[in-house]
Amino acid sequence: MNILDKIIEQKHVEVAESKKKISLIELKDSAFFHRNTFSLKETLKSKSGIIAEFKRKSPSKGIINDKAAVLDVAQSYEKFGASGISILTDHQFFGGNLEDLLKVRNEISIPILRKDFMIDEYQFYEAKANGADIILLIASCLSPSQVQEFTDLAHQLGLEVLLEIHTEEELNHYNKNIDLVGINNRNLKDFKVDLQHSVNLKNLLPSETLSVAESGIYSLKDFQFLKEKGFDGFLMGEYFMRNENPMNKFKEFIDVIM
Ligand SMILES: O=P(O)(O)OC[C@@H](O)[C@@H](O)c1c[nH]c2ccccc12
Repeated sequence: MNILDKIIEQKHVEVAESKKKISLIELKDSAFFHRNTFSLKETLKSKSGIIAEFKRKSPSKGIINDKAAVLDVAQSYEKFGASGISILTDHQFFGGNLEDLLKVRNEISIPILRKDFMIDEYQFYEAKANGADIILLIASCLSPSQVQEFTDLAHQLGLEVLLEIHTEEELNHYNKNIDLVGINNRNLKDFKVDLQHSVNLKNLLPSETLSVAESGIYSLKDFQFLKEKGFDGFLMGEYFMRNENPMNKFKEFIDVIM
């Protein structure tokens, strides 16, 4: 079984447990559930285009940073010009949780992406109730019709949708209601990173699509290459997080590119 299958299997177990602990009614009763969300479509254009990620560990890299505090990091990401913040909420494989999102929500005014493996409607209510503005749909974990249904549900809740693809076949998961398309430079099944592959895939998307290059952007050169090829957004985690002080690393990077 590849790692992605393992994560999805575990996710089904977790969602079933969460449903027992907190009902849909309770989620809908929460204060954040009724807030107006921030739009990443807007901030991608008005700010640096970087969606800076908070991630403690990953299946491919092990521990990346287990010391940094989510609020400090998120506040600096905002202060120095991130368009949005991606927060991993998967616990078992990425060391995150929904409290990270809750802690940050009232303290920043840029969009937050709940980064997790969405497989059940319940998780969308959970995302909204915990302060997310955008959710990720990973094409390789979903059918095209699930992507459609989840996109509609996200929109009903006022959440934007970032669809993640990695292969040409996954282009058939795209539909015109999707807000942004992320092209993962990393293959989630074997963790190989290939920037040119992403550029080729991007060129097959309708030209007006807002595109985000995801993962494996580890240098100024990588960033500039993808920017020149026309990507609108850049999802970067490890480059900042693998540093005792992700805030400084982020500021250093922004100072060079802006
Ligand atoms: O740390 P990196 O290589 O900069 O990557 C960030 C982000 O793209 C990556 O965490 C990611 C992209 N798609 C995902 C899906 C699930 C979990 C994680 C991810």
